[in-house]
Amino acid sequence: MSRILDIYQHLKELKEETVTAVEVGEQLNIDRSTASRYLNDLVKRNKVLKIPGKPVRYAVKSSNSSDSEQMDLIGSEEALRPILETGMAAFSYPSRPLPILFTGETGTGKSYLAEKLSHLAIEQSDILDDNAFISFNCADYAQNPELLIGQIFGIKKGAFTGADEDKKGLVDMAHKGILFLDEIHRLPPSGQEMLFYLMDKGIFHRLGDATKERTADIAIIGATTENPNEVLLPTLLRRFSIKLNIPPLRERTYREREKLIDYFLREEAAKMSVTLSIEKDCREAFLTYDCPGNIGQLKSDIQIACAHAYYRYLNNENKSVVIKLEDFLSYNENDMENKKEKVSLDINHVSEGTSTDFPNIYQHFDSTSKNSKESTPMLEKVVMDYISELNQKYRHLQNQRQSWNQLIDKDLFNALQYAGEELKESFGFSIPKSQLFVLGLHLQNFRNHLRNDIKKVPIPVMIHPNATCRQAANQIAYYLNEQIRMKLPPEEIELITHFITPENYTVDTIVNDQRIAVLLVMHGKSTASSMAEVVNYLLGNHVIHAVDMPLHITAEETYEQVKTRIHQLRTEMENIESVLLLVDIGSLITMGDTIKNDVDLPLKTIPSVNLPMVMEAGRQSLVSEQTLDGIYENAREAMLKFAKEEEESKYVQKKRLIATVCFTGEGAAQLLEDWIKKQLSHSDKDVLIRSVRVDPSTNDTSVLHELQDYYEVIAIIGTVPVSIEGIPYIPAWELLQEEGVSRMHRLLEITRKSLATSMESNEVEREEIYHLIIGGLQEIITYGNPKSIANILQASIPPICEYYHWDTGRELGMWMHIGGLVDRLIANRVQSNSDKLMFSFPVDDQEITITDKEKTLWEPFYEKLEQKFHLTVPDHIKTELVKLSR
Ligand SMILES: Nc1ncnc2c1ncn2[C@@H]1O[C@H](COP(=O)(O)OP(=O)(O)OP(=O)(O)O)[C@@H](O)[C@H]1O
Repeated sequence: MSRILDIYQHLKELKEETVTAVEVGEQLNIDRSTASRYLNDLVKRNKVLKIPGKPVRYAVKSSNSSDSEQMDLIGSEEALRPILETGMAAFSYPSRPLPILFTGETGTGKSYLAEKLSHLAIEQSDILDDNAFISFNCADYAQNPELLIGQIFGIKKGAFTGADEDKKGLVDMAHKGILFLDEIHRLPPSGQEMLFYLMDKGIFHRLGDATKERTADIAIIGATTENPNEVLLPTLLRRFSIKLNIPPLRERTYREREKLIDYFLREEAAKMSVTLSIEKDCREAFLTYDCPGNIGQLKSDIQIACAHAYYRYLNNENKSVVIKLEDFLSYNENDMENKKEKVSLDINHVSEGTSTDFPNIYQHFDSTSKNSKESTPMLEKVVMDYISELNQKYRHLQNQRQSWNQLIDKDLFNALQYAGEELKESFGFSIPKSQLFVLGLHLQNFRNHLRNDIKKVPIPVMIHPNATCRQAANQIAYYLNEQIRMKLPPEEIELITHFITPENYTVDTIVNDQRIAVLLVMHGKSTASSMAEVVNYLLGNHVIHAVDMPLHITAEETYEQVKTRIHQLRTEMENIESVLLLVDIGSLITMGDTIKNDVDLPLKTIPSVNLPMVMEAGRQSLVSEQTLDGIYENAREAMLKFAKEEEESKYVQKKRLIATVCFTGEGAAQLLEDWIKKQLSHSDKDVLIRSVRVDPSTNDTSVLHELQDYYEVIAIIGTVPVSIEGIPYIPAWELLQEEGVSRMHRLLEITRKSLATSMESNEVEREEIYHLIIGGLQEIITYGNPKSIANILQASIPPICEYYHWDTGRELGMWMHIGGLVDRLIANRVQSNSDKLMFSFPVDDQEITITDKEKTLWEPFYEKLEQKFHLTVPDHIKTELVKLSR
């Protein structure tokens, strides 16, 4: 163990008693010079007093919590030092602490560091209140974003069904203190906007209360395991002036890992109140094993090993608690399986005893009921903390059968597995093994609680908002009763609902005999994956694969992701022969042409997807004799049929509208209205801009709500912050920056109905197509002159378009496709002196007959191309173009 900590601990135990280096050496069985060296180290660190004399004597300095905060923070002298220093600097910033964002892998200690840092800062600050550190994990409410925002900002009575009273938020409670938001990326965009507004202005609104402005003066610390550039709004990210990355365990020094191990062992020893030792090979194993869950996993692995060793000790197998290699379950599990007889660890020793801190909700309610009654929000928090603690600590053990056999009764685990299989079979949703494992841990706690005949303390009833989850929980309860006569009371059933999250309903079996991979690519953070989830669920098979295109991702990045995904699918699904891309709008429509050569598989794209089309494509892809062309046609038909039905039912699409707001509705709002109008492109000609007055004293937004009845309000832009659920607000000043403008354009792009429908054919003049195409070609063309190519297209395409009856969207797509193709032909001509051509054009072996009429239509076009660019258009490309055109 770490000698210096040993000595410090020893001196603390002696309290005010003084000792010499020789005495310390004797008491702790270390040599005198080492003792003296470490004592002097502690003096330098201001933790121990040196009393001059002969011999020199030492005593611990009177306890100072900031010292102990730092002593508990292993690494504060090494890897964490610069992080801690920058963090402290953020807190000493004049007038208001700077917001801090911690990033890092799971278990690296972000929450721990946030807490330690906050306590240090509170101690040294005159501004921050002594007890005002509030830590909140946004993941606990991730299933219900509304409730999540409500927890943070407070809820006005009536904000949603079930909100029976006004409720303070954490922001109110953390006034003059620090609010730590763990897993901050779980906040939905509207919540992120509310947060950055609070960080900017110190102003916030409770959920459902747009009128009353409240103030809070708080320091914000956020943490996320994700890449913040991908999951946080740029506006929020920018407000975190200090961004600190916590290094993973594998990047920490050996010495630091050693200190962590010693520290955790010491903590466990203190809990057991016995002498604890560890065998050398086991210690070595802890020092060297792969530990992907970082410090969090190291700690829980050590706790579990200690629990095993303690159990042996209780059974008198050992005189003291000695941790052996076999107690370390995550290590070399296979070898151990054969070596040792299974230790049947009764969970009672783990959960109800005092030996470890295995989370146990019943203990909590037993002890609180004896004292005082907790408020409902507190109880909710306890339940959520409990679930998330079980998840974090033990989820990684899910693959180690040995571990769960020792933590969960066999009959219970078997019954749960049976319930899982039945649920999948009869209801079509599968609960992942990790969920079952964590649920098993909880039910084991429940069972022990009954076994121990402890007076029953009811747990609070918290209704889960998702009906499917509740149905699943009821089914599980039914199977448990049926299989092992385990009867769960109603509040227990409600509780276990919270262990099952809706994301877990994905059907996760990949269909292996599918020959056509169907890939859905759409704008939006999870539009494609949500639609795929619904279709896969309805079809009962994982046939649609999704790639999401969040707002911050560029088209090129998406292309790369799609390519990678197709390669992955080829390895996962050995029978794949072709790919059908289903896309929504914009650049995704021509993506197939761009990536076709790289994926080396026949590929077709259908744009402007809707649900019936995705359903049909998924269904058809399961038909073994179906071809790519067949599925393409059928899916298109399904889409058109749907569109026709929509038309027939006189469905009126609401017009898009951007509201500009200011105090008077005539000043800034009017200016913004004019400016935005000028920014609108051809494809956004349908968008209306309306300036609206929002009186800041009443914050009356009723006009905006009324507008929503008649228009699809896609954004509110202005000088008075307005929070209306579901509509993004862009502060006017943000439009002065590139990011704000691009946000507005992305909002316009994603709300466009589709290239085809937003521009009805007679709305776009030929002249406009020409300009649009020049703009588009400039983006993709590298070798030719976009204008020259567009000139040839303009002269030759109209009769071709008329012959094939292309609508405007299709025509634009073809212009772009041919433009790109010509550019690649030019590139090959430029390179024709070298042995290798830059682009190859795969030959599609499906033969077609080109009619004479088609020949006469296309030949003038080829002639012009060949003359202008001195190239030859190969025959197979001519065939390909005719195929595409039909
Ligand atoms: N520097 C440290 N010194 C001592 N203990 C630490 C240190 N860092 C982390 N720990 C311990 O490791 C455990 C995991 O740390 P923590 O929960 O802070 O990680 P995290 O990065 O927030 O993980 P996640 O992202 O999964 O929430 C904590 O319970 C804490 O006890």
